[in-house]
Amino acid sequence: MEIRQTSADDLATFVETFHAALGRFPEAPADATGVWWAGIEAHRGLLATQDGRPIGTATSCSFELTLPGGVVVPAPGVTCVGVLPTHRRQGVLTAMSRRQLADLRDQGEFLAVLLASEATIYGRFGYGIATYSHRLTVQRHQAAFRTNTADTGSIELLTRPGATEVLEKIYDRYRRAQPGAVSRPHRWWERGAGQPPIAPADRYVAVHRSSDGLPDGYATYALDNGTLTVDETIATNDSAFTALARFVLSHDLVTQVVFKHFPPEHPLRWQFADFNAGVLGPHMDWLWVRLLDIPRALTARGWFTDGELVLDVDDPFLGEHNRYLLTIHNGHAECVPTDREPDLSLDVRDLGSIYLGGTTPSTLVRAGHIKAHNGNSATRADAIFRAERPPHCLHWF
Ligand SMILES: CC(=O)SCCNC(=O)CCNC(=O)[C@H](O)C(C)(C)COP(=O)(O)OP(=O)(O)OC[C@H]1O[C@@H](n2cnc3c(N)ncnc32)[C@H](O)[C@@H]1OP(=O)(O)O
Repeated sequence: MEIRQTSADDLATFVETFHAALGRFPEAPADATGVWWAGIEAHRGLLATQDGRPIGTATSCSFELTLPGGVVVPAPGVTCVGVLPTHRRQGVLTAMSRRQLADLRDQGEFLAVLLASEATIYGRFGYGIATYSHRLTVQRHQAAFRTNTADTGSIELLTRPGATEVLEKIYDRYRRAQPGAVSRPHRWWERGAGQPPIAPADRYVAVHRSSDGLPDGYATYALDNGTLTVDETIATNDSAFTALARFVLSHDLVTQVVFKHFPPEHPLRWQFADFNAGVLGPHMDWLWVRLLDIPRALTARGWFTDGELVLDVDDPFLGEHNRYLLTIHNGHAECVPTDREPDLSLDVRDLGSIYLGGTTPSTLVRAGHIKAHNGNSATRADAIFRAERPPHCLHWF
């Protein structure tokens, strides 16, 4: 087997091979716009071949990720991972992952992210679940608000695809302040890549503007048989979110409103007179994080509690084992090698899971994945790794 980097000439083969791995046929308009894979950057791909024939694919997109503290960093988004059904379970993905992670490190990346098709695949390569996705289903006739504060802004109703520019602007402002959010490069909006609302499917777009006319939120939605489904409710402040939620819940001919990608620990349910008007679920993994340079990753994010921890980190896939002293002071971290006794021993995948603050270290101690070496180290780590708000990602790639 050989693994080589792709060029623009390989795009058709790459797309065909990946679709064959999915058991699907590619929709392939000549100009490659309006298809979900239109955002792929041809030169970033890897193609595995055997006897000159393609058998596997993987690539990454050049995204940015917002870390706790509103720090925006480069984050290759690994995607289009596939191996032909004829060549599975022979180590093709393992070899591609090894090559891809080595390449990303050589390019100076300190982390990578992905969305997993199955939650059983990527832990072995050092990725950990860092954010979650769930939906909120609200019975419209049960959803009276506890108080009726009038919105000082306004809502305009547009349709896709005419709303691209305003959606792109609002999303970009939102994602820079939301830990766990991934950027949507202009190329994605321009080419209609991914899923709605980036992909220009039939949708209504409610754009919220603040009292001074600044667009500060949107909800994109469609109504089918009494269910109004909101792809995304994006807001740069709480009152815009509430106004958009009120708006979609005020539609006639609607029995229930389904908010996809409902943000974790969001206050909307507290705003209903009847807390049980909305039901959460299912609760699924979403963004996975793979740390490639632990000191750089830990010193990059913002921190909110002073303290220190000794982390003993095992990285079996890359064959590395290191112990670090993490010291947090005034929102900044120092992370240096140490031979002090550890507070926590953990796998790099578990460090990926706690990195954005979406899962507490003590949850993974209780799960038996992280080992806490003394009585208070898990609760100390919980306080230290907490983010300003739970991380959330709703970008699909
Ligand atoms: C980020 C993304 O792009 S998500 C999309 C992932 N792609 C898909 O789901 C498309 C359909 N599936 C596939 O193409 C392939 O099955 C892949 C890419 C998931 C796996 O490729 P393979 O070449 O078979 O993986 P490989 O042989 O390297 O397996 C390595 C290990 O992972 C395990 N593994 C691989 N896939 C799976 C799976 N779907 N579920 C559980 N375990 C798996 C293997 O059993 C093996 O375990 P072992 O080391 O204990 O023996």
